[in-house]
Amino acid sequence: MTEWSDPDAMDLSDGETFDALLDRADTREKGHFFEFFSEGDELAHDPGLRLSHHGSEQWMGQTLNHDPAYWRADTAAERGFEKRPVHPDYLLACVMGVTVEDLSEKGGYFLGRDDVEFHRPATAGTPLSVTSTVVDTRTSSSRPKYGIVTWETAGRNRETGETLVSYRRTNMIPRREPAATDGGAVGEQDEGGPTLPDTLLTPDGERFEDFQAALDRADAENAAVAYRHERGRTMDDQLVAGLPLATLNTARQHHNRDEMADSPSGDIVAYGDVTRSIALAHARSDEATYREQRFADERFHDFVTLGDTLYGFTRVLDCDPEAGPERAGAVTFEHVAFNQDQTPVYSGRRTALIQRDT
Ligand SMILES: CC(C)(COP(=O)(O)OP(=O)(O)OC[C@H]1O[C@@H](n2cnc3c(N)ncnc32)[C@H](O)[C@@H]1OP(=O)(O)O)[C@@H](O)C(=O)NCCC(=O)NCCSC(=O)C[C@](C)(O)C(=O)O
Repeated sequence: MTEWSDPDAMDLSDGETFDALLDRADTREKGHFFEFFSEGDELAHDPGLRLSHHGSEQWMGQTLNHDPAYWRADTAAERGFEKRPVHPDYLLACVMGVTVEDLSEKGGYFLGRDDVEFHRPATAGTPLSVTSTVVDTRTSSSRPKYGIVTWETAGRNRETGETLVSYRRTNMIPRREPAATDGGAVGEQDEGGPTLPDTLLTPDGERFEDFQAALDRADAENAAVAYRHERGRTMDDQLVAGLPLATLNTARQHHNRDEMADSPSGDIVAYGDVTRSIALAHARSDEATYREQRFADERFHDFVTLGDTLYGFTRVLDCDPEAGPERAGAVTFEHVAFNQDQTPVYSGRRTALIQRDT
């Protein structure tokens, strides 16, 4: 215990003296600025995260992911899992969470992710081993304080070396020295994709055949299969700060309001993986998911802050009856998360196996 009468103890009674002391002291930094990263660099991430049912259930409960295969051993067995797995959104968030200290702790925003592939189910008790390779670095032409870095990351079972999930992600990363540009392009919107036909159809049910029939109908009627999900989820402390911290995600964006007050978002923002998991949960609540397979073109369009409410919108892009086991077919969706003002905050393409009628 500190003995405050010790003559060597610091005098903290005078605020000005302490201010001056802090001004003189160097800060021992965490994380890396943009200039640290070079193409080809490989990084092994050290935090000792072990996947757990507790963590997975906390993640699923808070994000409304209620698929029983991840909660109950009997349903997991019926669905062909050898052992009850942890939820794939939790797995992905944990693998990315432990990379943050090395890759993005300095505070750059998560812009997007591609080529997300689930290689095998992951079970509770699995210790993670996570590595990343820098695949691209470039300066931002619109935001002189930031660069843009892309990494390829793989999360493995530390004991067996088996790859569980891999992906490629892109972040804005603060520069140590802001670039000399006028930043004139900030906020410019891209052109957006093709507009959808006027008629939007909703599948009659939640099975593979329902999605297939809706797509066939849409083809015949020059329509699209696209619909909203009713549930919404308001972002609270547990979602914005609690869940990322539980995956060892140390990004200040999610838990340091003081630092974030002077950032483009002006406040703490939700971890992108929490945002997407909520939108996906809304979508999954309207389908009979069999297995998650892959994600592509994931983009984070706008900030999600405390008090925002997240809703989901889904478009069905394709059905493949040949992919997957007898009991399921593959459906490719485009999912969008949007907030209470109907502003899109996330979009991504997802291919999942959906159970058949029989
Ligand atoms: C960041 C904001 C302000 C930029 O807003 P803006 O208007 O400046 O947007 P933009 O012009 O669309 O993009 C800026 C630059 O990024 C590039 N870009 C954009 N997307 C991509 C992409 N996918 N791949 C490659 N490059 C991309 C884009 O081409 C452009 O380049 P330029 O400056 O040279 O013109 C805006 O996009 C926004 O608000 N996005 C939401 C960010 C967010 O909330 N992310 C999730 C939370 S942060 C997080 O989870 C953290 C994590 C997981 O913990 C952790 O990484 O540590």
